[in-house]
Amino acid sequence: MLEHLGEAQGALTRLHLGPFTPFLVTHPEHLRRILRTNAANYPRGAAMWKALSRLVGDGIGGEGAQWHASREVLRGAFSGAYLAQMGPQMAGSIDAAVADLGARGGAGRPLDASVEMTRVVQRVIDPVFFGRLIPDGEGDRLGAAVGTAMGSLLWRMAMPFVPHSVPLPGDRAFRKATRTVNEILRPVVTAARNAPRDGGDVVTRLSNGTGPDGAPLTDDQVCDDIVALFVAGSESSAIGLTWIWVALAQHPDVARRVRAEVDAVLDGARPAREHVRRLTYTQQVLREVMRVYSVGWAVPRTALEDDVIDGVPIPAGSTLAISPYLTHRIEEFWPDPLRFDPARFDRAEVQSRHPLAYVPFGDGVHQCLGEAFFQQEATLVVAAMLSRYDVAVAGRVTPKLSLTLQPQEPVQLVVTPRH
Ligand code: HEM
Repeated sequence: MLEHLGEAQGALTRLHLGPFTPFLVTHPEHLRRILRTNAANYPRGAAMWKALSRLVGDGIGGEGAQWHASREVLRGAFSGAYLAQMGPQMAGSIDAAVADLGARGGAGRPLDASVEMTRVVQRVIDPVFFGRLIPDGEGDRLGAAVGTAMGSLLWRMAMPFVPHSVPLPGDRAFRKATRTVNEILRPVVTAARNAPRDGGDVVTRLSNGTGPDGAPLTDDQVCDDIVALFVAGSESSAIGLTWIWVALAQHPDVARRVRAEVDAVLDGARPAREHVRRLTYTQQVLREVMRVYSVGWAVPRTALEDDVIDGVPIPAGSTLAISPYLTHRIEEFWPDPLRFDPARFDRAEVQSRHPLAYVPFGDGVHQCLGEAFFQQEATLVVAAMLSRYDVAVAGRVTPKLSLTLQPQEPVQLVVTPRH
């Protein structure tokens, strides 16, 4: 369906999906109006966000004063300075997770890439989110419960007009999963509150943080924001990492060049943060992967008041679906858009391109907090994997649209130790 919609090549189009008639927005100049110059008129608020707020509250996953307060508190946890401070821990966790992955995939046994990449991501976020406050293994259990709760909201997202008094499939699973989430998170938040510390981790920052009225965030708000970060950061990263292996398998010449760069830069050492900056081609490849496989393929907004964009009237109350996936396929900005070409991210190319032609992490006030985090994490994962293994993908992989752009069938990774 998406490839078909791509024929619009940036034109603002109204979709007719039964009773649901959102505007599809892809042209960078239209994005500029919605995400930057008239952003106040286009808050979150569409059906997806409303359903999601049952899980993530109205902090960082929401809109308005509470969102703003949460964003201010969390900004530090994703700053360059904190990423640098966390660098050794992140690199160490990734390398250890990648070594374990190899042990499971010995003797050519295929591994499910998204399961493996989720394991890696979980190991990385545990210290960043929780410091040392969460018991071993509970981070995995929390991630699984949040995943289940998200999955069980799909019906509510698809049928936002059904009142909550009317049961829908998924409601029971949702309640059970959110009970588990609370069971795990409450003691962690209580522990952080009872023994205040200076840690830079997310739980400590939120527990010490204040809301729009200057009062400390409540336990509910702290828990909501942690869950929101799980939702925003963990599945998207794991899927993004999974697509990297698909792209490298489909482009062996690119894969060879990435591996040569990793070998030259690491020079026999284990991957560390100081290598990331020097892995320039690898980083270009990651950007191209995020262009072609835009995990957050659609980002909804709602118009508060009537507006006109490029001559098209947008009535108040309309839903607008921004689609980074389609923006990344507009010929005017991406010649031969289906060709996988990391050179699109050479410095000169980037500087001459429209600044909103590349938006895998959104733009404007809600721009992804975790973009630099992901770029660092993904570069280290690629370096750790390719320095240890020859990596192959068995079978063909096609994309499928869910809330995120996912592989239709499990991606089978085959890893063979190099030495
Ligand atoms: C492949 C990886 C990722 C992709 C494709 C991605 C994509 C996005 C996009 C498109 C948005 C904008 C949503 C909007 O405009 O409403 C967003 C927001 C956000 N992302 Fe990411 N993200 C990724 C990884 C992460 C990670 C690793 C974290 C944190 C651990 C994170 C945290 C967030 C947060 C907190 C927001 C909401 C920001 C706000 O509303 O102020 N993301 N992300």
